[in-house]
This record gives sequence, C-alpha cells and structure tokens, in this order.
Amino acid sequence: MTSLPIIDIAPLYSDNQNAWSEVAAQIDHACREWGFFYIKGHPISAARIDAVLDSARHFFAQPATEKLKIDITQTRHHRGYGAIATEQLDPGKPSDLKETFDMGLHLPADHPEVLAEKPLRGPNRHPSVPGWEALMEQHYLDMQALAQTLLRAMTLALGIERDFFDTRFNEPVSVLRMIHYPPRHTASSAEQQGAGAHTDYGCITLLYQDAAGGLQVRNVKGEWIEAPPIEGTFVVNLGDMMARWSNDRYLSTPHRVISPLGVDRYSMPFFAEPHPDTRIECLPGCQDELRPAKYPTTTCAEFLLSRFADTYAYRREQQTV
Ligand SMILES: O=C(O)CCC(=O)C(=O)O
Ligand SMILES: [Fe+2]
Repeated sequence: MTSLPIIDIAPLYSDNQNAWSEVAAQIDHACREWGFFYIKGHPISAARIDAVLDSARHFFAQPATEKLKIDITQTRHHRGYGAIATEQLDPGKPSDLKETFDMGLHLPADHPEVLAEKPLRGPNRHPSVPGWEALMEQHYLDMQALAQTLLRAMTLALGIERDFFDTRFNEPVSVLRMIHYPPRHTASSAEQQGAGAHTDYGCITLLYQDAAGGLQVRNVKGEWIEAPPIEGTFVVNLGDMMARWSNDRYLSTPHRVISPLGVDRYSMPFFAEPHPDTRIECLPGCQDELRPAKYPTTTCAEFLLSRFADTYAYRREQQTV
C-alpha cells in the first residue's frame, strides 16, 4: 500500500452492527499498518470548520503584545498562546516555525483538582476575539465526542469492553490546538520544519489541515510520504499512549510538517487523552507468552508531562524551580 487509507465512518452513527463491525475492521487494519488514516462521513460540519478557522486567522493576525496576554509559558496547566519557536519537536533541528493556541477541558478555579493544583488542570484562557469562547468550547466538546466514537470502534478489535475508553475519558486532558505556520520564502530553506519529526504523545489525534499541504508521514520503510489535504476529512493518527496500551500492535507513527513555500498554513489537531490519573498499561488482549508487555505502567499525566518537558524549554525550567 502506498497511500494512506480513507475510511468512511458514517456507519458508526447507525444501528447497523454489520456495517459498524466493517468500519471497526478497517480502522484496526489502518492502525496496524500505518498508525495513520483519513476519516470522512464524520458529523463536524464544513460551516463549523470555516468558523473556527476564521477565528484562528483573526487571532493569529493580532499583534504579538495582544497574543502574549495569554502566553502559554506563563501557565502551569498548558493553556493559551505559544509564540514562534516555543516548541522544538525534533531535538536535532531548529525550533518549530509555528505559533499555537492550546485549550483543554475548562475546569473552574474552585474545581477540586484545580484547588489541589493537579498538573494540566485549570481554566481555559481565551483571547478577546468576538464569539471565540462559545465557538471553541463547543468545538472542543464535539471533537471529544468524535474521538470517543473512533475509540469505541477500536475496542472491538482490541478485544476489550465496549466502554473501556468511555470510562477512562471522563474529564479528559484532551487538547484542542490551532496552529499557524508562517511561510518560508525560498526553496533552498526546504529543511525548515514547521513541525519537526515527532510522534504524538497521547491516544489518538484528529487533525484538520487547510489546503496548503506540507504534512509528511514516515512509512514502515522509513520513507517520508505526503499526507495531502483532502476536503471534508480529518487525518487521524495514533500517539504513544495508544502504542503503549496496545503493546505496539497499533503504531504511533512519526510525522512532520515542512513549512509551506510562500503561503501561510493553518491546522487544528485535537489530541484525545484520557483522565490524567488513567493507568496506561498493556491491555489484556495485547500480551501473551510470545509478546510480553514491553512498557512499564505509567499514568496519563506522568507520561504527558515527561513528553512536554522534552519539547518545551520553559517546562524544563518550571520543573527545576
Ligand atoms: O499541523 C499539522 O499538520 C500537524 C501538526 C502535528 O503533527 C502536531 O501538532 O502534533
Ligand atoms: Fe503530531
């Protein structure tokens, strides 16, 4: 197979069990072969995507002083604006040429986990863009629901209870991120990484990308192949927590973004992660005498924090104070 599979997930929204199982089998195959696939037939409307994108363009076009009012490096719970070069996904390359906005599940200041200063927990920090907060909070919930539908389909192939993920995604630490990649202007700067090569940290990522292109995926032969934009789809990929859960039956595949030549690029990944206290340990159906569990047990929060420390200098500094 030379190009990434495209899976129509509309049957997951019907009562037809055969069609449901057929989609689950396609997802299972894509997760084993690629760790990457496209989905179409999902319930997120084009009008919603346009509205969210418009707001993201409006936000990123603001002066730096305005954006830095919600500077992510001033928080301990990973919310707000990340300026260019805040993140370095590939330690062998320069910092990423991108700016970001991150939000999570909004927990108010008097929530017990916020009062207890649990990592990654707290209120969202929204910019003062008209209509932004209501739109983004709704979009976050809708993306979370879509991610859980896909996860439910995976439970069949993984041989675990149908509600295995649902029970672990209560008050999740999922992140909705908007990214703006400024253009590079000469072909000779082709090495410039909008996002350096990396694997995602979490369970499952659902990515909207605009028409600019530049996303590349490393196949099992080690070749970089394009994952071009396809209208009406999300690119879905698995992260390291799912690889650990499944004992590498499902792949967490490296990918990167080459900075677009002469045009701006906007993308919106939704990183679905469970409740922070969730134990990430080998699923019962994924280990046997021939394939013992490869990874030590960890928790979602412990794992995410260690990966953030690898890619964000400011988080390493926070850990040492
Ligand atoms: O912007 C993209 O297309 C991909 C971004 C990505 O891989 C990430 O943020 O983890
Ligand atoms: Fe990624």
